[in-house]
Amino acid sequence: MSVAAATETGQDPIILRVEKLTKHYGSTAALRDVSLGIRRGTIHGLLGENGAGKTTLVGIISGQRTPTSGSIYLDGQPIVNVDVKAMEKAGVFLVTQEPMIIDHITAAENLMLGIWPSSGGFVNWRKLKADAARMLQDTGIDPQSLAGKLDAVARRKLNILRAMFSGGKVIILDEPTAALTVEDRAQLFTFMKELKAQGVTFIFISHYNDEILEICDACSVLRDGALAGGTEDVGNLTSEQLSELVLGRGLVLFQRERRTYNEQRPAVRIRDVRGDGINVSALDLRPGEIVGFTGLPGAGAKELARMIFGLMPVRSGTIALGDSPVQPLPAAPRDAFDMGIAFLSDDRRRDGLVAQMTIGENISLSSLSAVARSGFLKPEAEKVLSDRYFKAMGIKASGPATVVDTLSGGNQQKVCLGRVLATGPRLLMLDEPTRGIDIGVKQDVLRIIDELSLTGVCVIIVSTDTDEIVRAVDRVCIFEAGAIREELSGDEITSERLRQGAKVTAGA
Ligand SMILES: Nc1ncnc2c1ncn2[C@@H]1O[C@H](COP(=O)(O)OP(=O)(O)OP(=O)(O)O)[C@@H](O)[C@H]1O
Repeated sequence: MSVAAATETGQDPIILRVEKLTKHYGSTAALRDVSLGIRRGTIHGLLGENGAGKTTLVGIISGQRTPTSGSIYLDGQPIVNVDVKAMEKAGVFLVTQEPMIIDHITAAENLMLGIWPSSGGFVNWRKLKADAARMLQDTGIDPQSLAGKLDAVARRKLNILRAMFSGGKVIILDEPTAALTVEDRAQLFTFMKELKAQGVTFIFISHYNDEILEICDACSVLRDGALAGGTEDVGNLTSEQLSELVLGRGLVLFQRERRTYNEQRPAVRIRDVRGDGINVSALDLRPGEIVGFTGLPGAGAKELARMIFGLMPVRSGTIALGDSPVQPLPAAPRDAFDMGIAFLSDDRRRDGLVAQMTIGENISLSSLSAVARSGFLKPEAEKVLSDRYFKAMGIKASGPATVVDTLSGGNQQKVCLGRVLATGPRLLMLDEPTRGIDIGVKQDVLRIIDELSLTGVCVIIVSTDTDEIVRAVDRVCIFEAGAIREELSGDEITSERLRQGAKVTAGA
């Protein structure tokens, strides 16, 4: 039901209200006296820098975390004993970035998980199936297809639909567009707008200004755990104003001064890489060059990087770094690491952050040879290294001794990046280096990579974020069907060319 319709029927136009929500984790105040209202049938953006308190707020609203104090009202009614069950019963669902989908059952069965309508105590399967099929109508999802066969956007849609199927009135989406292509993202947004027209209310977390401007009606901004501002009319804002609202200051967007390297001898020579679906004859990088890899999922950008790091097997392929002799591509990450190749995966959980260890220990973990002598870790060396990257990455925590587990998602991503940079590589490969990182820190990260390249380190950035590629690289390889289909350099690298060349995700 829209706001106007709600008003006509005398319903409170505010569907969800939080009052004076506070959350302490030990001595950290993650949320401080936050009060806000979400209007019925709108898409409400929730913005803020890494560590501002967004996840904590939606964690409380969805009942996953317990507030230290404060109240939540749904349809004007206070929710007592806030927990996941109570919030879901009231109609509030959190859809996380990693869709909770069971691959070996059908799309329709996934929708029905946990909701068994009963007639006389028995599950009415026929009704359930008919309801699920009706719900999936016009979504492009075949109710009978195995969920494991669905693409990224269908999986996200399925998660949203499951929340609705379970009676969801307010659906919270935490960075739902991560890893989606431009087309997928457009499809998801159209879908959300359709559901909004049916009366569903969304809370939408994103670090991308263009997404907020495109999809949100209203927004609230958190800064250091407190409500820093917001608007009921996002349409009136420019991207610059939005950045200023989030950061509390203006934002200078980073732009690399692109260089051309024709004369120089390559510092990295990769030849004849053949492996599962990959066929790349030659790729050279000059000293200090930053090359972007992009393309649709499965087109080869990510796969080639993983093969160069020994994470995916190859049938053939060689690499030569500087004046070192030509060698087969590394068989395992350990070999790659010994050759001076570092890699940041797009998945920090797989990347092996050790949650119970400190930031400093995590940063120095991959650089043991730099901090250890004769098998012993030198605490001073570890401290110098971790202090340096803790500061350089602008990690929001009281110090390098903070345990990683207690950091916000974006700050954990910064620790991963710091750890890879601290290895002092000759070839640095970064897969989606700024995903999940706020717009301010994104500029810092791109600047750090730029500065590193000026010392001669070659960098490959695998990215679906056109904005990132346009502003950070010297040259970009567009992948298709496992091969480099097109290369752009200098002024050829524009968002339009990239979108034509490969339908990739746009960032802010
Ligand atoms: N389990 C925890 N223990 C201690 N501190 C925590 C815990 N979870 C979050 N925090 C702290 O609470 C603050 C808010 O974190 P939160 O995850 O809500 O931020 P966020 O806005 O979602 O950030 P991001 O954009 O990086 O995901 C941060 O300072 C974080 O370090």
